[in-house]
Amino acid sequence: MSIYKPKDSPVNAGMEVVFRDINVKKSNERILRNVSGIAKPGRLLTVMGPSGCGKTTLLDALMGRNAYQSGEITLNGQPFNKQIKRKLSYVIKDAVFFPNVTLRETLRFAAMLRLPDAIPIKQKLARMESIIDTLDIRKCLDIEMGNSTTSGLTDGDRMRASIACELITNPLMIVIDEPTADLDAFTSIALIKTLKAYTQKSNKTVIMTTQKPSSQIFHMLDQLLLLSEGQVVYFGDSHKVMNFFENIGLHIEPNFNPADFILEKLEGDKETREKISDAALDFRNSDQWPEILSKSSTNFSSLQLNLEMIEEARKRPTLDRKNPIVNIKRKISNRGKKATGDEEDIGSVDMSLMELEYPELFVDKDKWPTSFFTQFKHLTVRTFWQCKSRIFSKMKLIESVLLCVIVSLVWFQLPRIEETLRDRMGAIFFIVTIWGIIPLIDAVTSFATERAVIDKERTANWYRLSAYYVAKMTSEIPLLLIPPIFFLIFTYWIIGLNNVGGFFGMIFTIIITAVTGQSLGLFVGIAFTNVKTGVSVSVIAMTAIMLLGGFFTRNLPFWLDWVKYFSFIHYAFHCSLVLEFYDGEGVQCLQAKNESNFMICKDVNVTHIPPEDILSNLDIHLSYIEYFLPLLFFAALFRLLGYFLLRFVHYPKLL
Ligand SMILES: Nc1ncnc2c1ncn2[C@@H]1O[C@H](COP(=O)(O)OP(=O)(O)OP(=O)(O)O)[C@@H](O)[C@H]1O
Repeated sequence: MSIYKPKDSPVNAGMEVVFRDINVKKSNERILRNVSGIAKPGRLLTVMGPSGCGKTTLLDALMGRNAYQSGEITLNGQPFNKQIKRKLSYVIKDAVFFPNVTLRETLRFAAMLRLPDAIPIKQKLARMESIIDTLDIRKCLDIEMGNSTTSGLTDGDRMRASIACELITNPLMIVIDEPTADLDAFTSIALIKTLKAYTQKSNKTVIMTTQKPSSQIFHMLDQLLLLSEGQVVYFGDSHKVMNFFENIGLHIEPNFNPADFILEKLEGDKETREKISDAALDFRNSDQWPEILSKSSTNFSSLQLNLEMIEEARKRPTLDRKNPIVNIKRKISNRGKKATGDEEDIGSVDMSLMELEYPELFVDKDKWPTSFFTQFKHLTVRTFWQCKSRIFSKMKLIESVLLCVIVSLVWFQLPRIEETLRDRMGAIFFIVTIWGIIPLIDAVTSFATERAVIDKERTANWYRLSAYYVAKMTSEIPLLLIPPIFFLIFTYWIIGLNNVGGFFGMIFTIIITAVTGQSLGLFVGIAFTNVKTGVSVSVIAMTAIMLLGGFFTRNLPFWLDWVKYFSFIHYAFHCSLVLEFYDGEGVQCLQAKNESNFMICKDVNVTHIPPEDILSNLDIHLSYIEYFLPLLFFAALFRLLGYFLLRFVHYPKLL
């Protein structure tokens, strides 16, 4: 269990991040070349440069989302490991959220899931409130998140919400990719002011990227890392960057935005670019280039052995792991033996000091901040709210009503006679198919929005995939079933289908059909990251499943006949036929008895076709349960396949 250290945590003492000679290659192209820099606590480091210069690639490398071929990244002198990376926060360029959930619910969800179970709910909410004030988003707490197609928060407030979800965890370092990309000038300035104030007040390490800041924003920046074509042009105080350009004869005109001037030069003619590139090389060799960035190995001086620190640590409450002080003493006493190579390495001494200084990093080695149950509980609530507005939207209501009207008009009060046997089958097939298709398409399209959000959250270790998946089923399925039930309550009686028993059986069958359709849709949605491809695949799959369902073709060629067993509609349709014809009022024989398709009707004394004759005529030889079980099997199979795809194929990687 984690020990929560609020405001006075030593983590607030700040983290110095040094990245040295980072090289990144993608598709054999060198994207970053020997990029170096330092992010210091309490100072905002801005990575600036033209589009495509490698800003996002650098952030991805720092956050472990992208491999770098060579170079070194350290945190207070220690190499990054997965455990540390989990304590860092990354706000990606696209602020993706569930659009129909309010900001308050979104933040509450983040607080409940991202802060450890050891923290009482009251404290979690207090932390959320303090972040709301820090980012000044109280006025929009009850507005839905929205997205590019649904109205809701403004882009600026959505970016603030994105940052808020990260700050809630009190991260060691926060990295933000283009926070002002889609914002107007006024909102951008307000956001950067907020970020700067937060950085200074909390003494955090904050790195952000920007492409073309306004003049006002440029003058607000602290540290600047200027990139061009994957190389560092300048690193240092932002207000000194103009000296760099002036020294090589590139003078800015009065009242010109320095950022515009810099970008114009970086994207200028070949001669100017070469001049800048040569000057950048000289700059690296000058005394303005920080010494620490020139060293090729871990800088042990950044964590000096500090006996005072050990003394102070002795006074702190014992951590619930092996006593680190004893460890350190032992390691310090062994330090001299390092030369002989028979004892622990110096790095581990420094790591132990880090354990003292930043116990939060080491105490809780568990990957997840909260238990499965906490995750399941909050995910269920969120999915319910998200799904509720999707399934019960005005459009969906109109869709259901129109479907009822169309079905009623086409199949109104079908007489139970042999002449309308085919129409009766058609009505049943339509009902079964439509409630297989609607949830299928809905699942494929809605998962596209969901994927972006869950990928973001899974990468940042908000919750276990299993908790998400089970919660999705628990909260979505009951909602999903309301429209078909509502539809059937009307249409079953309007069409004049069998009887009360058949009605309840049909409801149950349609429920499982809808769940199976949704499971297949979810599986396709997970398998195909492009929603258009997913929809095309579903249309093809559904066409095949429908054609093999048993209504359109009952005499398939022998080499194709077996394929029908893979159609879940085949089972749903046959279940429904059993319910319709197995009992209840019989079907009246044709008036023109000689023309009847049923031998028994040719007998003058027989007025109704016996159920077994109808079922055998329809090629139905199994019981309801024998058709139902494969339907259930398909529902479970597609669900499981979807889970395994998400777990082992489409999983966000943290290097
Ligand atoms: N997977 C990839 N394969 C090959 N090249 C890539 C890949 N991903 C990115 N690139 C290239 O790497 C370069 C740097 O991309 P990156 O997104 O880091 O730039 P950026 O400075 O963040 O750009 P922007 O400001 O437009 O987002 C670009 O030229 C881009 O085309």
